Amino acid sequence: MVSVSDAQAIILNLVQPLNHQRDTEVVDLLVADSRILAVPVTSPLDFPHWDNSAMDGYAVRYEDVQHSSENPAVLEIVEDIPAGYQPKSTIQPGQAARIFTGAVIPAGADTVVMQEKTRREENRVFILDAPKPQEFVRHKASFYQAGTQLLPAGIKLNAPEIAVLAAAQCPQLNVYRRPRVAIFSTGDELMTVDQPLQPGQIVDSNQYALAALVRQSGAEPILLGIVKDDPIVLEKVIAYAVAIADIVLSSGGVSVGDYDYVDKILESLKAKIHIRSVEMRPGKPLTVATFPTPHTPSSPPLPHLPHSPLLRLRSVQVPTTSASLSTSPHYFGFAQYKSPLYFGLPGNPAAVLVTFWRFVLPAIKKLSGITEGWEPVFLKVRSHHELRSNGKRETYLWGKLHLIDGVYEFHQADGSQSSGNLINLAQTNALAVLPVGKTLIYPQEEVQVLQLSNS
Ligand SMILES: Nc1nc2c(c(=O)[nH]1)N[C@H]1C(S)=C(S)[C@@H](COP(=O)(O)OP(=O)(O)OC[C@H]3O[C@@H](n4cnc5c(N)ncnc54)[C@H](O)[C@@H]3O)O[C@H]1N2
Ligand code: MOO
Ligand SMILES: [Mg+2]
Repeated sequence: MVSVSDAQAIILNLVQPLNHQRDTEVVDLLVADSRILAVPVTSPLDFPHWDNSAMDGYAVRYEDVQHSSENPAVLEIVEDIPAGYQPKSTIQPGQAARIFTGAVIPAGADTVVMQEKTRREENRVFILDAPKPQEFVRHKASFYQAGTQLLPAGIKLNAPEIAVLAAAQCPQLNVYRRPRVAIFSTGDELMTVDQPLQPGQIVDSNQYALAALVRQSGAEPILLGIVKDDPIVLEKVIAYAVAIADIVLSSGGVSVGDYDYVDKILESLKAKIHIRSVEMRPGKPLTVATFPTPHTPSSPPLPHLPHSPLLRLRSVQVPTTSASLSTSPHYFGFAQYKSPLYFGLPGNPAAVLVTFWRFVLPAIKKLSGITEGWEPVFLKVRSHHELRSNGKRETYLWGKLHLIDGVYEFHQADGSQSSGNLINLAQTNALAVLPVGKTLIYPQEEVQVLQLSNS
């Protein structure tokens, strides 16, 4: 059994980020939000493109107005310069131009006096207060110099970056493709959401949870459905999943029960199992495995995969009839060029969510091409309730962060913290973490929480 921090280090070390040449696609800027930039962006434009005014007012020569606080200067207005127009005149001593925010500073002028510090009389303006030299001039290239790096590769594109790229006239962008994450559930007891339940049966909720989590992470979920506890079928599905995805997530079948086949099948498929169990609760029986890296071809064609919306849970047909079905890189008509990372998540619904948030999400982030910020974010907050653990494993308790007078407080979810209890996970936006050996946190005591990005 490995510690949680060792498990995180092992997993992140196994992740190979997408390739910045091979694993990219071009997208329109309007739909590029939340994507990861694959190449650095440089602009031939300076920002600002030219000296311009930060205020509505008058463009003046500083030397004409420097004593205006004692003795208001009176200047002749030679031109009106709205934003969007090129000035025609050069400001001479004793002259000014009426100017508006964002408009080009005319030649000869070096300072803008805001309108409120002036008095207008026909085509003359009285400067009532001396400005500072160059005041309210936004100088060409003072925000960004043409030819230098505007945005680095490996950043997530959010509204500020999208605005920068629009201003730099980049209507299309090279971004990393979405990581492909194959998901399936194992268990004879599992039914789809629309099937009637017989005694002993439950709905496969894990697949829905994982599909949502994967999609929220920016990756593409590929839903392979429910797989019976049948080692032959399970082996075929695992081999298929490994051949089509960057990451495979199965849930269930990783403990010590007679019908828990996942680890044995991984071994028979020559996978290297790096983790079998983690010192955490929930989430102890977690399997992490990789497969031998196949031969790297020069330019592998990507497989054509149907986009798998949640509603088509049963729509991906896994070929299970061919005797030759294997992890062979060429089996599906395309060449696999990197080893996918296999997570055998424990079947209990709370364990699935917690292990996803704690281990899978950082792995998807690293894989996605983003260059930093993969690790989970922990905050120190105050606990509202008493929190308890048996101290034997690092314990994750689910609940909600509330902002009380500007300070975050963790409220543990009411009801059972059993990893089989899915119901009170609704509205969870944080997990309190009690390290090994810590059995009690008093009300109002500080506790570490993992803040979840779905809040
Ligand atoms: N003798 C031991 N038994 C168990 C141990 C142990 O150490 N020794 N560990 C327990 C812990 S902790 C966990 S977590 C579970 C992990 O079990 P598996 O990964 O083998 O999962 P299953 O046996 O298939 O199912 C467990 C549980 O979860 C329900 N389940 C499974 N899949 C789904 C799904 N897709 N949607 C909703 N619910 C699902 C399943 O019905 C079972 O109730 O093992 C403990 N046992
Ligand atoms: O590790 Mo299990 O997830 O507690 O039930
Ligand atoms: Mg089991």
